Amino acid sequence: MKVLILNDPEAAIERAGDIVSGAVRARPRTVLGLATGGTMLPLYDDLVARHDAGLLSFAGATTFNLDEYVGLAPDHPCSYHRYMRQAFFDRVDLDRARTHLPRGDVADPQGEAEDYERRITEAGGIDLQILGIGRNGHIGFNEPTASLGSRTRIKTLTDDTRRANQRYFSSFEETPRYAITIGVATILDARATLLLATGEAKAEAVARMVEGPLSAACPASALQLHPNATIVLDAGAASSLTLRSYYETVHPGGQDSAFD
Ligand SMILES: O=P(O)(O)OC[C@H]1O[C@](O)(CO)[C@@H](O)[C@@H]1O
Repeated sequence: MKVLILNDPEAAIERAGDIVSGAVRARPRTVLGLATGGTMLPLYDDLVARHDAGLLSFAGATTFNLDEYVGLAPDHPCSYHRYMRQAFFDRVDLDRARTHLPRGDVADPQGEAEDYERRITEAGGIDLQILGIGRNGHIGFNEPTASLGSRTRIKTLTDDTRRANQRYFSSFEETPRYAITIGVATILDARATLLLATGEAKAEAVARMVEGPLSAACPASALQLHPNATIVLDAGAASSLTLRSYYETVHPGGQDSAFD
């Protein structure tokens, strides 16, 4: 696991943007795994800026998002379909036929989940999976207790996650209880993973992911098993790491400069 610590959120986002751009340039037909949430918005802005400056093209790329709320149609204002269109898809040269999210409004969400997993496999698997982390250690919507061997399926959201996401809905009651999410094992199948976390509110979850025991109590800790996992943090998100000075010595300035 590479732990790259940057001074502030802006520097962390730029570093994450460098990593995504590097992957897309190295393989124009890359398959990207995409995430939603507040942390990702400035990363999408960064990628759009590189695209607008003529430095980056997504024309050959295929994308798969991590998750979608069960019950929300793609045009629902709080759906992740809508989020992705506004934050990224409508702003870059992606071929929309190659952008994928699970449909939350289907009659058979479990069937949709299984089909989504199949579509990822048919596309050749994910080259770079971008991730955020929930305050309770979730990745995608793999909440604590998610099996580390899990595949795309329906998950019940914890009240903590629903409270965190309530800001997008009119009330807690209206915040969905279920989501379709790709599984922990699906995430581990990606050839590389990049997790971005900013702000002190994520510090405890980050410490459990990087330094805690491998445990379904913190699904993000499964990334310890991944042979090519990069964690990009700002100082706030890194503030509970016991070995912080070690990571800063190995990767000064958040540069990927040494072996670890
Ligand atoms: O960036 P945020 O809004 O804190 O969300 C963190 C994580 O939680 C989710 O929004 C799901 O609750 C993920 O998509 C995201 O990676």
